[in-house]
Amino acid sequence: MTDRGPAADSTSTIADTDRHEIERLFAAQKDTALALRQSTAGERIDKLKRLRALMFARREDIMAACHADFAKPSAEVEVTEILPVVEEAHHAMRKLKSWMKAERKRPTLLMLGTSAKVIQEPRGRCLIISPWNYPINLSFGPLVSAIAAGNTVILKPSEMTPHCARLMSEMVAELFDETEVAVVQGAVETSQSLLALPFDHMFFTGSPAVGKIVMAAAAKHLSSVTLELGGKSPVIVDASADLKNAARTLVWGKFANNGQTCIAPDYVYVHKDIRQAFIDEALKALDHLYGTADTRRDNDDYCRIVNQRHYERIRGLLEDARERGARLATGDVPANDDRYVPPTLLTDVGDDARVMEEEIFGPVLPILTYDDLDSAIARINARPKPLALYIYAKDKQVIDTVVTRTSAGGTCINTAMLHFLHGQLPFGGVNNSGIGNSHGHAGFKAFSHERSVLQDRFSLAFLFRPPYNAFTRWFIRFSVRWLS
Ligand SMILES: NC(=O)c1ccc[n+]([C@@H]2O[C@H](COP(=O)([O-])OP(=O)(O)OC[C@H]3O[C@@H](n4cnc5c(N)ncnc54)[C@H](O)[C@@H]3O)[C@@H](O)[C@H]2O)c1
Repeated sequence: MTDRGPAADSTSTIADTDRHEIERLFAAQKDTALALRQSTAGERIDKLKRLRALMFARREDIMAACHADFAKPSAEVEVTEILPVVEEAHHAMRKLKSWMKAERKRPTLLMLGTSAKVIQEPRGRCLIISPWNYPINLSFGPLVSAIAAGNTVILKPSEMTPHCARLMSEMVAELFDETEVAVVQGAVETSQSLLALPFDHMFFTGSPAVGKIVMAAAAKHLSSVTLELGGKSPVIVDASADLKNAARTLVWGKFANNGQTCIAPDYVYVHKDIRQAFIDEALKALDHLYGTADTRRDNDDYCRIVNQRHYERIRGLLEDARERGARLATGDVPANDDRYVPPTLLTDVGDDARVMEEEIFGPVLPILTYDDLDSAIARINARPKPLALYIYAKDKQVIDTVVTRTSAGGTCINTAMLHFLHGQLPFGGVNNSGIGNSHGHAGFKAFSHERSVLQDRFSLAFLFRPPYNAFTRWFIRFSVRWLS
């Protein structure tokens, strides 16, 4: 596809859905949510099968929509939008029977004579609000988990990727009755109308700022929440690291999707002794992945910034950094033609630059240096807990030190971003970068309520109830002493 110039700005108007229509849909899902409590694994697997098949059947449409929204390269669409969703569905289909099984619990001493189990109950009516940066993946991925867990869903995709939002609306309508799964299109107003309703669960992916709005809205009805948020994900490149591997995987992690990835390496702390060698390797990795600097603009494998507002924001960050003494190791950023920002390595960045304050979410990689590991760890710990933290080192002690002395949603060692694709790993943030997890079993659990069920058979619980006579008093005191 050589036709550059995503159309997002010219067609990005999605009308907000009327509040009454939203309330009607929400009410219409009530009976289905109750009926789905009794749905079998086979029935749920069948729905996942149909969703997976439709992803494959509509893959050309998915590529076209992503290209129209932000010139996303077709190979990147297959790797980061289609593959993770079909893999999520495939994994859930294989594991669902065991995930749904009641878990028997042996009695503790006081509960001898009872039988107990934990059952996975569907949460009920669920809301999924998704961001624009992986519009299909981050909408249909959670949808797979919600269906696997037996829920109804209202899905609100981002208004900033309107072609993808419309396509998902069509695809969902092809598979589901609106009383089970419905897509509601719109922007902030629509989102707020949805958030006002007493959903059983709200699953939100987006910025920490909006995450706080979602949590406050959920608190009004005590809806449970999963918040998949963002932040600044740091990288430590130790002197013992394999620099070629570090450069190649970081350059891919940073510049895929034009840096508009929640777990993109946000900034790098490289040991001062290997700073120049790392920069040289990173420049080589850029040539390898995206061609030489003069040809990158026309490289079909390189995506664009989603809209003019974000383009101006990134340029603003670069100008501010430059004014404070930073250098662009990759050369100048050309004037705006189609919201192209080349892959940019920034050096000599001060901690006071704005690029070090906010999540960059664009193709700009600040490279900072450290002398001793303690100082790098202290600088990372001075910021809110990140969604991801990456470590490049051969020295095991360095790896262990960084892992145990920092906190992050997830961590990769000697690679970047792959933990997102591992279906057996819970994916999520911590505090400012998120609450709760998604993917695989963790995604199923996010959309399920763990319900304890206890049956009394011949327990001694009656001895704990009044009237308290001499014998029951003795028994209670004996129990306390025995367990103390
Ligand atoms: N943890 C993850 O899995 C993950 C994945 C992708 C993106 N993110 C994060 O998402 C952010 C980028 O995505 P974005 O710009 O679409 O995020 P965003 O928070 O601006 O928007 C996300 C969704 O919230 C809605 N929204 C926006 N403002 C709202 C408001 N005031 N009230 C109610 N709803 C509102 C939007 O319509 C959209 O559907 C980054 O911070 C990134 O790190 C996190």
